[in-house]
Amino acid sequence: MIELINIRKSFGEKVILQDVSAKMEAGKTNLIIGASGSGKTVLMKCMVGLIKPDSGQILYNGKDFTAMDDMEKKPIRQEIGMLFQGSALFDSMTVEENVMFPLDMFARGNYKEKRKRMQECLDRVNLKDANKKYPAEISGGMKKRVGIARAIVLNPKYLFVDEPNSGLDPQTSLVIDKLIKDLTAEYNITTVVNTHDMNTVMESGDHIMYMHQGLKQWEGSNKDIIFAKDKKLNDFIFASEFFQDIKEMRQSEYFQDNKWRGGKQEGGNKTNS
Ligand SMILES: Nc1ncnc2c1ncn2[C@@H]1O[C@H](COP(=O)(O)OP(=O)(O)OP(=O)(O)O)[C@@H](O)[C@H]1O
Repeated sequence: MIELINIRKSFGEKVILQDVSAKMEAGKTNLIIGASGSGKTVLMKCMVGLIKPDSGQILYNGKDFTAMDDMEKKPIRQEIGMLFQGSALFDSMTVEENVMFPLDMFARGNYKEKRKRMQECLDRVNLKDANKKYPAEISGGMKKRVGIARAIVLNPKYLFVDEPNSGLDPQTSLVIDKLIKDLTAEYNITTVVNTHDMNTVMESGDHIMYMHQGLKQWEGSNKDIIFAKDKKLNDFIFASEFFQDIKEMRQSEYFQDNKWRGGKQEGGNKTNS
């Protein structure tokens, strides 16, 4: 589990994150959603140690990451897998070389064992007959699969994914979302995903945190979103009349089938109005 406690970050006069507190749970796909510029990427960079918060704490399984020096952070960094926007593959390396790279850099074991692990990961993301191809020769969805294989090759406890669906068609996006969700549950990973994608929110949002202008505005699950009363969240998620209608339809389905959770009518924990 990753716990954020009162994270603040400013660049010069500009306040980017204001007292953000949240928990990212193990075995769950924890989504951070919000408009462009709301601070999602800065928050993710704080979590992985690429940006130092001005104040607040980030706890990895209870250990204060923010208070550690670089040497102390190293074991936690080795448990982190990352998939950045655009997959960030090495263009001059083949698919298998891209996945071998973290193993060559950080893993123990001989060449044969490393190759076995590389192949296991490519098989797990269903990437067939692509080992010897270069990134320029494969589709966007395949690149994401390679990126995911590379991110999980060292058996991470924590997985950070920034905009997994950028540049993908809706169907391929769903496949990638399912893959991330399945891997998260299978290996009990604490996964954090930044996204704008409404399909991802509705399909994968075990735990969703909505950021608005550097504040945690709302948090809850994809089920809670159907009942959420927070106006800013609703304006963001159900921006069009079409989506407003869908929300109302889903609400009535839940009431009819008595599927709604624990008698709650207003989902999630509204934190700011
Ligand atoms: N290194 C930096 N120096 C100064 N300002 C920065 C820096 N990094 C981010 N910002 C600013 O912080 C704000 C939040 O940026 P961030 O990238 O976190 O937004 P976001 O919610 O991830 O947006 P998007 O969905 O478009 O990626 C923006 O106004 C951005 O310009």
